Amino acid sequence: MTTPFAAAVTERTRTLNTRLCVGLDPRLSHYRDPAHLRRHTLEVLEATAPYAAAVKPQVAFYEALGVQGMEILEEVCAAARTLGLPVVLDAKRGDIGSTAEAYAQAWLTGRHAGSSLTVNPFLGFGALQPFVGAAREHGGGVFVLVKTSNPDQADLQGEGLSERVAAEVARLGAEEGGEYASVGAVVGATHPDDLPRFRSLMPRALLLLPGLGAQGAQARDLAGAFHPGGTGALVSASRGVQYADGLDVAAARAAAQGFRDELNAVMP
Ligand SMILES: O=C(O)c1cc(=O)[nH]c(=O)n1[C@@H]1O[C@H](COP(=O)(O)O)[C@@H](O)[C@H]1O
Repeated sequence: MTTPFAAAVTERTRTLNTRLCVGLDPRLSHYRDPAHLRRHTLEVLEATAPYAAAVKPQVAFYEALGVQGMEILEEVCAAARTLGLPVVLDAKRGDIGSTAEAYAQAWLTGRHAGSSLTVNPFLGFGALQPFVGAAREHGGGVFVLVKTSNPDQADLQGEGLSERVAAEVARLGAEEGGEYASVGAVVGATHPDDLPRFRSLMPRALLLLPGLGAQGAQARDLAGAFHPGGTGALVSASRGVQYADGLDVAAARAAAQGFRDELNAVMP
């Protein structure tokens, strides 16, 4: 069995000294055709891999291309694994338990065993179980949405709801051994003041922090998400890397290197 997802991320963070997660969210409008999109996305992946602790394709951008997009997604995931990069599949799934089982089978087993998946807890904590079970069984991970990066998250996630979800993530993590549990949490990098609180509420969860770059979050504000030694969180940027300067792959590489260095400069 290969190294479980959370351990693989942490090992890569320590070995390469990076906690950057490169998001690969290719937009067809930026390209001549899907073949051009495919080539550029794979080139960005290869160019930025040395600076990345993980890679995060957002599934919607591939689904939007139909069958061909799903083939490109498979190729991106396979290339990431060949490069030794843990894969975060960002699909934000969540459904009644029996359907959640099918989603978990699709994204956390078989060729995606060892990957992690973003999951939506809105249907209830019982509905998370199929994802958690599949992640544990197949060496994968889940990132439960605790407090998302968008400004309108407060419409539903305020009033202590994020804290209730965080408590469930901590409870699930406490059921497992190992340094970091297979159950992690999404907390937007756009909420830097909340990071120390969520860090201590979920001590053994890997945190996924989207919002660096295009959404305005700054690496220098994110130290509170990490444990001493600089482990425990992945900070994610998609447009800010892939489209750092149009389709210039060298610029994408430089952006990844820059984000990695900015994060390393503030590690506790
Ligand atoms: O789960 C996510 O990755 C996610 C959660 C969240 O709270 N906010 C958020 O932006 N994301 C994803 O992170 C990526 C952010 O993209 P950029 O804003 O281009 O860096 C997108 O794929 C979003 O779907």
